Amino acid sequence: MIIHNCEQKIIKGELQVPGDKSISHRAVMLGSIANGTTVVKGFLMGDDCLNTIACFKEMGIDIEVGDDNRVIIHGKGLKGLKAPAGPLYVGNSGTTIRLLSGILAGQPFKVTITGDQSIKRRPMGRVIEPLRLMGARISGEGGDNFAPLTIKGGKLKGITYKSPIASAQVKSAILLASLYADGQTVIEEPYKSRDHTETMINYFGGMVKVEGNKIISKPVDRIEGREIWVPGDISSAAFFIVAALILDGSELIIRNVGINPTRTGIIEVLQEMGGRIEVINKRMICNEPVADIRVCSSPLKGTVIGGEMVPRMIDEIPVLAVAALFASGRTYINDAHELKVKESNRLTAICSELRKMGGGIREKEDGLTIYGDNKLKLKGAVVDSYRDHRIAMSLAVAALKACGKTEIIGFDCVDISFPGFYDVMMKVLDV
Ligand SMILES: O=C(O)C1=C[C@@H](OP(=O)(O)O)[C@@H](O)[C@H](O)C1
Ligand SMILES: C=C(OP(=O)(O)O)C(=O)O
Repeated sequence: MIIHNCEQKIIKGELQVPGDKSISHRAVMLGSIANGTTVVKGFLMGDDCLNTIACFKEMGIDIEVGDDNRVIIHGKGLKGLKAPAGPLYVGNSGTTIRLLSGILAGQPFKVTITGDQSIKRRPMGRVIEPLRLMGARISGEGGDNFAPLTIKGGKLKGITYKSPIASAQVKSAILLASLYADGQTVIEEPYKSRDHTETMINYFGGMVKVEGNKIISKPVDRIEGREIWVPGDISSAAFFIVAALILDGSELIIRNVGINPTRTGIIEVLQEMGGRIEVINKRMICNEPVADIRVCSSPLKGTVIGGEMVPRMIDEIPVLAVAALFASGRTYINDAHELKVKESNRLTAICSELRKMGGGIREKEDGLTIYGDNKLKLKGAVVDSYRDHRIAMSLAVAALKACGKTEIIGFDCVDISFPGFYDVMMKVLDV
């Protein structure tokens, strides 16, 4: 993709972002193992979620995909999946492979799961270990840490597991397996990660209780299919929130965005940096909080983030780095090692590409240091997305503040989480 820029751009108007990726994946997974029909509205038709649908179709679930972002899943109950004819393919989706591993751990058949080159580099030992403790037989490549994974599920027992990382994918794999276990399962995480699995299991009639960073799941005989409305993804909204903040004179409303507190770190941090962001029309839909977000361009100042804030904005850190380039003073992003094992090494990727555009940013062992400058003028450059959707869209936001031509290599990877990103951006750009 090429963005030409010669004068200051402004963002104006209203938009909606596509459905939440985490909630869309979970709706397909829980809908498939629930009894009865689950109707999902506002489903994210991104490549990752479509791969989740394909995996469940391979296991005999009838799933109808409409052209209005509606998906209908004809669930077959906890014991209704059948062995697929061949390996399951998750594409680029870490959420699919890790959460699906939890469900497969409880199935009485053997199955192999694999994905693209990026998936084969991402650590899987983090789900293999607890699922083995529950009784599943799982093996993987490279000392049982990498895909393809082969899982022979069966009878599981509940465990008490202290997770070394605040990862919703690890927690969710265990929670999904716990639906098949004898006895209760207790998971403790160092910091709270997104809790959509807990919320949705309960919404489907399961029994999950949350006490601080501890989650207690009791086995159930069945869960029931339901109607689910998926809110807009705050991780997708983040690109437009940052663009509106850094483009002088901008004013934007983003409608119907999920504002689950385990996901709103990006809003809190940008507000703390001086961003004028208002969260309005708050309401609850299908047990998830939803709101409209109003953003006005604002002078920003540098900040420090780390600890419990990191899992609450894990996928927004690359675009936060773009915002921080235009803030006065330095920004330090600490405790963000996890970014090294996403679709790309996001610390290296965002750092090297923003530097090509003239940004003052350095990678450090556990994060980033950004040397903000409120008078910064980036310059257009040829930059690489690393085929990572979050990197591609963060660079597109930076390109709106660059002078000259920016070419982003491999931009089509945005389809993983935000099909139509370019058109939405063009709709609100007032040039
Ligand atoms: O559970 C989920 O839906 C996700 C959890 C996060 O990953 P980790 O659990 O690896 O932190 C996040 O980065 C990913 O985009 C989606
Ligand atoms: C890390 C991400 O997703 P996943 O882990 O599902 O590949 C993401 O969407 O930024």
